[in-house]
Amino acid sequence: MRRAFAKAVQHSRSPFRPGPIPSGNSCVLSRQHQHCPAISPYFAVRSVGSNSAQERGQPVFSDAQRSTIYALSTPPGKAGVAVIRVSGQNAFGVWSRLVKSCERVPEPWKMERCRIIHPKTGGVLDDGLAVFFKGPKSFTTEDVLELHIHSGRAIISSVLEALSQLPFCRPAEPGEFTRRAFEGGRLDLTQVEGLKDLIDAETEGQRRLALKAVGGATRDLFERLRTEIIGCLAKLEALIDFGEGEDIEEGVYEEARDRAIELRRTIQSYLQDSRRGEIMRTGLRLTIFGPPNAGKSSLLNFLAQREAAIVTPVPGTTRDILELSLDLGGIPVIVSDTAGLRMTTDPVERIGVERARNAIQAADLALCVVSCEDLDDLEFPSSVKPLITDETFVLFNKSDLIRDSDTVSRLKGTDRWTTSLKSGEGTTEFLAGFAAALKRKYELNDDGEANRTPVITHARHRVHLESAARFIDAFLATSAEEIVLGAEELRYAAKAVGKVSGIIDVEDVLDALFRDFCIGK
Ligand SMILES: Nc1nc2c(ncn2[C@@H]2O[C@H](COP(=O)(O)OP(=O)(O)OP(=O)(O)O)[C@@H](O)[C@H]2O)c(=O)[nH]1
Ligand SMILES: [Mg+2]
Repeated sequence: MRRAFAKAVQHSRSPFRPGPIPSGNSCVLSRQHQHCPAISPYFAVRSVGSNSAQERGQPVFSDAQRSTIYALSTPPGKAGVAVIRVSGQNAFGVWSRLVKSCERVPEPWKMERCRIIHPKTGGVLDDGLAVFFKGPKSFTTEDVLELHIHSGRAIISSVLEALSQLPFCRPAEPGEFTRRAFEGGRLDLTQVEGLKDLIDAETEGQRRLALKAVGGATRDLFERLRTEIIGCLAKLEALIDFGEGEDIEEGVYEEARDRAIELRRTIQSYLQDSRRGEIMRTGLRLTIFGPPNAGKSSLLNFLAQREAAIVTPVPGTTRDILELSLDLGGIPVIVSDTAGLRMTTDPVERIGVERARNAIQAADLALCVVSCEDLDDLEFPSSVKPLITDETFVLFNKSDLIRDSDTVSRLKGTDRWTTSLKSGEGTTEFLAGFAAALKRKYELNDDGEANRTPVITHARHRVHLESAARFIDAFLATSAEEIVLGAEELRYAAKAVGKVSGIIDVEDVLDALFRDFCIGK
């Protein structure tokens, strides 16, 4: 029993366990077989008949051994085309078993008309297209096969079922294609993040920002920074090894120090960005708050241009937080409508008020809506007064209830507007002024794009940059006599920056990052 268990463990751990080869043309299991003729499309022999390992009484292979992965890369459902992607050293094995075209071997990177056939029955599953990408010139750097078939539930499942019949294949894990691209050196972590952001982009600004990362702009910037830190470190290392005045000219230590001071300033300028990059990527979190019945939910509906929130004349209508993602003048904004702030004995409303207070704390921006009626000699009601800071935007609503136009104009000011959401008066002015204020605050242009491309687009980048800044500070705090210690601090600083692009020590972030990807990407 124990021996059997040990054997099973050994079996599942070793992806290259020498042993029986699963099918006529798919010898993937042993290292010594990696370059056997059947693996390479250019020496391949088409398989004949049934080759299932199970059928031939051979062992079923572990996932590690079935290293060629497949998945549907397009959304499931009815559409013109669906793409099933296959990647791994046996992608050609898949081609030879499933693709029937005029060619005996595929011409790499050329799309071919073909019939997709079932490897066991030989039955035709679909009439489609196939393209074979010879590694390393492929997305994953491995051999990749794409089957372009008609998108329909039955067709897709029949092709996936056919793939599951091949003993050397297994379904891909979420994000596994992109992970292989990273591991193969095709993409660094910033490009992986960019790719996900590009797929998720909903505004033009987000699309352009993500595209820059995919193109390698973020990677290049962090790499330049890392190289510069290593440059300083190299000077210190030279001094440690040879000593100033002997083989090394004078002033090298000071040079390294001055350069480190400059780098520290550069990092600081990246960090002091009002989180523009992160906000552009994920959306600005805006919380609408104010006393009950002020018109907060009416404002949300006006911004969304639909009846998203319940609006009634009853104070305390909104109890919970209602969140909507909107595009305000090209800026992605996540707007939260909240319960009106007041003292209440109603336990449900009390929870709502508590949540509203938390939402104000968590927001990037807060917009206070107050009814003109509730102002006491132009003073804010006591329920909201303590929450209003210089950063708070204010909308004085229900201007239609105030007869005196002088009072209305006295309420207006920087980041303060008056509206009647009922009559529509002042709403155009408010929208234009509010969008302009956001753009001013986050240095965005008219398309909602950053005037200066933000360096940091992910919280992860910020964490590593802050860490690098601390190590450089620690180096600057050392004296020339403590040069060995100082060099160590710079080594850590370079390492911290390297973690952004994944040059070193990234295992801990990999799982978290690729988990966010869908299967097939
Ligand atoms: N006269 C007038 N009434 C308005 C205006 N805006 C909204 N109202 C009305 O005021 C009432 C309350 O509006 P809501 O949008 O529900 O207010 P709220 O701030 O969300 O209220 P709570 O959810 O209870 O905190 C409704 O009857 C609206 O039709 C306005 O500009 N003028
Ligand atoms: Mg409401």
